[in-house]
Amino acid sequence: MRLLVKAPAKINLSLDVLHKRPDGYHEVKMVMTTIDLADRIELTSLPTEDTIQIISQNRFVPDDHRNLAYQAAKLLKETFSIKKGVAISITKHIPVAAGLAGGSSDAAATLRGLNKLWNLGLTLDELAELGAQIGSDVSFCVYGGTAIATGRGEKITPIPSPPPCWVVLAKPSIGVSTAEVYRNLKVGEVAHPDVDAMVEAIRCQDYAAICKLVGNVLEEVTLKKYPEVAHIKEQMKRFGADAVLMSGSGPTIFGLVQHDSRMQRIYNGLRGFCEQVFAVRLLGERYPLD
Ligand SMILES: C[C@@](CO)(OP(=O)(O)O)[C@H](O)COP(=O)(O)OP(=O)(O)OC[C@H]1O[C@@H](n2ccc(N)nc2=O)[C@H](O)[C@@H]1O
Ligand SMILES: Nc1ncnc2c1ncn2[C@@H]1O[C@H](COP(=O)(O)OP(=O)(O)O)[C@@H](O)[C@H]1O
Repeated sequence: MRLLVKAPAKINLSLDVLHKRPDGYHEVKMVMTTIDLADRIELTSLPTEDTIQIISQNRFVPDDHRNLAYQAAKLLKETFSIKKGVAISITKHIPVAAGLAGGSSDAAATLRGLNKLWNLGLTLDELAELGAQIGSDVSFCVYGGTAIATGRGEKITPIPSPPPCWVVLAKPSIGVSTAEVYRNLKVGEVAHPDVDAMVEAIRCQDYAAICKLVGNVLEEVTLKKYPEVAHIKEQMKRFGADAVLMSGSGPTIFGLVQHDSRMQRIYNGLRGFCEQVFAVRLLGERYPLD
């Protein structure tokens, strides 16, 4: 049997870090939303019970136990004593190590897909709880849509989606380490975004307020280390985006814009000097169980 699952990227509209925890993680408060830029995951049942095979043409994607989709399959196999194997073919569209949760979304899509392929009958809440064992962003990716994420990112409260708009993304050709960005953050010395006000603006469908309130406490850390990221941010502003922010730990910069012609101008302008540029829509509500 074979199953196709979509694994969409996320952006952080607001990302605050409250403090460092005794377990080494940081307590966060974020607003995350999925966008229409997605990897495609194809799951094929294998008769050989101990095999988890990863297939990907992307040279940056590990094809062994380091792959988060592999870890998702292994977790389900071990937790539920599954005596079947699976081939996981990953067609990457989300740039790797970009702050867009590509690997986490592949893992979440694998959890959702294998739940169906192996008839496990798990709820999204149960899949999200399992996902948290793989990575902090996996729980959100299990649900998709728009949500407040707290704890180390794994506690998810759904909220309505923001009003429709374009999201233009530009990823400079560097990869950043999430762990290093968190390590270099000085929580007491940076400007903190107002996450509650962002949630309120989304509930009110107030696009202008959303644009004013975007903020990411990790941005300063990455921009300081990589001036090319700061340059892309400046250019995106100059080309006329309504709001411009770095996603997650970076280095991807996204711009929000409502008018088609302005989106096209920003996209064309950035393509002049940045290799990976995308213009996609915000996705709507959470998706149902695949
Ligand atoms: C920054 C964010 C924002 O959405 O996204 P990305 O930039 O990765 O997309 C996330 O917090 C990233 O989540 P994720 O990439 O799943 O992180 P994990 O694999 O759990 O952790 C990687 C490392 O980041 C640090 N980490 C992560 C989450 C957290 N709340 N505090 C931390 O200090 C830890 O050092 C950890 O070892
Ligand atoms: N399925 C996957 N797709 C992409 N990267 C993966 C995957 N599984 C593991 N990784 C590893 O995870 C790291 C972070 O990748 P990714 O999830 O794309 O970034 P981010 O956490 O910044 O959103 C990569 O350097 C890569 O080696």
